[in-house]
Amino acid sequence: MYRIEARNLTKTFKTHKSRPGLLGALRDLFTRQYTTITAVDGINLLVEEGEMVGYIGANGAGKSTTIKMLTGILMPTSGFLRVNGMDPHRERERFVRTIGVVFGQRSQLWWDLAVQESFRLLQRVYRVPDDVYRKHMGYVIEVLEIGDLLDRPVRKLSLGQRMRCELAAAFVHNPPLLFLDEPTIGLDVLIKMKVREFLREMNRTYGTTILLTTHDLSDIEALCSRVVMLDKGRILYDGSLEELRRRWAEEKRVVVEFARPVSVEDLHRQTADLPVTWEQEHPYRSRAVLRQGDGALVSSLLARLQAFPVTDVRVEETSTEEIVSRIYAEGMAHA
Ligand SMILES: Nc1ncnc2c1ncn2[C@@H]1O[C@H](COP(=O)(O)OP(=O)(O)OP(=O)(O)O)[C@@H](O)[C@H]1O
Repeated sequence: MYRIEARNLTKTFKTHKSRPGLLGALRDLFTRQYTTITAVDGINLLVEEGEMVGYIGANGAGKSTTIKMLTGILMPTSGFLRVNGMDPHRERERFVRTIGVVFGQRSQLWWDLAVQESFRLLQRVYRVPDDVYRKHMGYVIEVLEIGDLLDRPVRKLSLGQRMRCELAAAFVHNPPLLFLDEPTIGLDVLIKMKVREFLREMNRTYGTTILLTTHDLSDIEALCSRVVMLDKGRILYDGSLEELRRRWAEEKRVVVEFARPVSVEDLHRQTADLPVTWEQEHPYRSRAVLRQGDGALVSSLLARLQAFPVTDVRVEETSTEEIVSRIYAEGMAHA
């Protein structure tokens, strides 16, 4: 059974269009004009038990709308959707017991209650037996290192402390599927690492399936072997992060340092038959931009450079951030 099975999933919104000026406003009172926005446009997404999937896309790509359909908040306009084998919207009551949700901006903890009391309330909501709760939550609390926070009211916690408690709260009923929206936003590096370690641990121990939306690609790099990229409501890419890098990072940059000044004209002359352009940083250092990133080309370049007094060579990999922002900027046109 798939944890998530979405076929041709679509969501459109009908919004009211206002006409300009006073006359327009007056007309709007009598005859309304509508436009239709296709927020999610026929996506196919199959997620298997135990997968950790990063769901990314530029602002307005349709991520939140997808998550809202997957969690039963919104009803799809068309398409087929089963999550944990259920229709999330129609079977909402039964369905919510099988998922965990952590949305950075929204809290599931009671502000004035001690953390522990919120957990106990959730235990009752989800009808978790006492012995199961004690054993399982003891483990969760230990991994998240929140034992000292349990008696404090939620409103007195720092953001990092609260986020860890939110994660623990999402695990009270030990859901097989977890939705995370920007789980590390605003957290310092150490807490970020702790949160990631916790998620890996839950995935290892319980086989928890995780769908993660984030603008922080280092979350994806640390956690997800699979990344799904959305653009204007459609899936632009679905595969591994390595493949994404390989497919889009056509460029490679090689920084070369020399023992004496070397002009870019000389460098261009020496490498004229290679697909390379040179940028001079200062007389002793230049950067070669290779239009194809393969290793053979780098070796040919290095061979040509023997004509110069080279003191250092450094290959700069394009960062995932750079690649992804380039894909967002180019969108479907270059997919
Ligand atoms: N309730 C709504 N009514 C009308 N349009 C909507 C509604 N919700 C979302 N949209 C539109 O649907 C598109 C996708 O929005 P969505 O919030 O899903 O994107 P997103 O990828 O989550 O963006 P962000 O990263 O900014 O949260 C946008 O054009 C948005 O304006």
